[in-house]
Amino acid sequence: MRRYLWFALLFLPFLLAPFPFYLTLLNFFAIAALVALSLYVLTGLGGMTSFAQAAFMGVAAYATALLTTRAGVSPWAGLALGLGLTLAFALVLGLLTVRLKGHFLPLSTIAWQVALYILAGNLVGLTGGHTGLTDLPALALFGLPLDSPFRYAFLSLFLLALLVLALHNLRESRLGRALLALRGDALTAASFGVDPAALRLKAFLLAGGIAGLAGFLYAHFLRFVNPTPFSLEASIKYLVMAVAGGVGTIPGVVLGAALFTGLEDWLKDLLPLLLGRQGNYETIAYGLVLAGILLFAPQGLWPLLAGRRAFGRQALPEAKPLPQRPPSGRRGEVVLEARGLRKAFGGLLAVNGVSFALRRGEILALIGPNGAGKSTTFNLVTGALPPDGGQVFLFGKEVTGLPPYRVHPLGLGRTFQHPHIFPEMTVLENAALATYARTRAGFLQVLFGLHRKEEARALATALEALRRVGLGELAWERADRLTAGQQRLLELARLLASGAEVLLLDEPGAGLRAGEKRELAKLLLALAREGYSVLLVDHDMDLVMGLADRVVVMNYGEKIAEGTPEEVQKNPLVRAAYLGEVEAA
Ligand SMILES: Nc1ncnc2c1ncn2[C@@H]1O[C@H](COP(=O)(O)OP(=O)(O)OP(=O)(O)O)[C@@H](O)[C@H]1O
Repeated sequence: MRRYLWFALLFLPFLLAPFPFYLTLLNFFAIAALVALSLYVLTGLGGMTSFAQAAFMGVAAYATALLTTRAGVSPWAGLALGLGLTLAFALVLGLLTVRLKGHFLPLSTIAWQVALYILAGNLVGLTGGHTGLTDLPALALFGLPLDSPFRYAFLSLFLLALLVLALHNLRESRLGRALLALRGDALTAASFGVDPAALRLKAFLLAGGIAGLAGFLYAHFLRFVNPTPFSLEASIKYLVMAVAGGVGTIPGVVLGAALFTGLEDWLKDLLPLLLGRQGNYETIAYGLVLAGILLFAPQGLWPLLAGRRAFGRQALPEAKPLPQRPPSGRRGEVVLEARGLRKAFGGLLAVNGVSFALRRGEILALIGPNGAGKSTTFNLVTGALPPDGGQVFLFGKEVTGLPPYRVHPLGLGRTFQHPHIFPEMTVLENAALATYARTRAGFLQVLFGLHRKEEARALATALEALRRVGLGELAWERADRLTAGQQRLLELARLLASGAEVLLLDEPGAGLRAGEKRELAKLLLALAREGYSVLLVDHDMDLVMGLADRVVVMNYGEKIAEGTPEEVQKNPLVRAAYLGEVEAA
């Protein structure tokens, strides 16, 4: 297992033993890498940006400094309190900010970062102001004081290697997939049971905790704290490291930390010599280096060096798929019911008083000309949009207005008009995302690698679903290598892996070739026979009329007809709606 090679970092202190200065730099590198890895969680996986990571470090650093110097307690108690305080601080900040959209999250982290920096400088009685707090005790492990850079490096590098391992576990887990999915498209993630705000908050807490650990290490390494290393400038430096190295990859982030720690030191000496005067010119140089890297390698250095990750075929551990809840209950009983649904966008009534019932084991088609309100109806039923009026019942339980992540686990799955596929994941991982609501492992379990059994079952479930739709051979491909038709099949596999019984398919036939459409029709008929219930929207009338048991026709937001394919085809209102469209075209 390549990832255990990271523990080889522990040889570095021996190699650098004759060079005390480089040993110090080695410790700075390990601590910077920890902070930068907190951004792998937040930005690389979760797609959020924080300019407050140095402030999180500062909270833990000051907590341990105060406790150990003023109250004389052990540094390990300082660590516990430091982490506790950092998490509490991250919780407050996270609760206030993770729901913010766009630039508001990074902006608000800047505000908090600046506020804490000012506090640290001004609460002189508590923090010692800009002079700081001195004489922190050295850490000791098993009675051995870590009082030299050489000894300290073993601890900081060990923690770095351990964190790298934990983050690999996170990436290869339901939570890693869910975070990546959230970054790409929150609605799809929510459609498979991911609560976006809750997961973002947890990622924010984890990132804060990692930065807090780094702050603790920093404080006891220097045995001195003052506000400077916990400034906005420092936060920006960590972000630059992570982004320049490749924030979406673990080795990239560590590489960025190594490069910039080395560069900082070198530039600090070189630039004043070159420019003939003293000053913090290295900050300007950072900006230039970052701009240069991003110009030539927008994903950061690591993906440029390592190439786009080619996924090899991996041997899957032998595992049973997750228990499939067989569609149970009486055929023909109502599983999904919409009553008088209404939705207006400004003055436009997109859906107006639409009612229908989907029965177990049937294929119900929702058709109508462009703009008739079909997709909006889908969104109302799945919880993607809250209705202005009307009700939705799933298996007899009212789900009106519930968000998608609460509707999905009750047994409803959907696909989208345009396939929502995550290109940075394999086909298998894309399908495995769908098992999110059927699996349980939390952050702690995942970080410590205690989720492997469940994870193997999730992957086995995903593989089985892929095989069922004919994509088994492509499981280890990057998902963006699939054709449009294969992406539709992947969406279908996701539904099967999710264990949903009620399947809502938005234009499943779009982009499929004739042969693929025949396969799709065969598959849907087989699923209906097994007791799955299918509601589908499609513009391909041959497909719809050949498949559907019943058809609901919408026009201008209203239901204008309902019946068997033969009945609706004969219906004069339906003919007028479609002919009207042809004439208008
Ligand atoms: N988020 C929105 N904001 C404003 N108007 C919207 C929104 N979503 C849909 N509409 C409008 O509501 C009407 C119904 O749209 P909808 O996408 O539900 O129709 P549709 O039957 O699915 O059409 P198509 O077959 O073209 O996909 C359209 O006039 C559309 O422009």
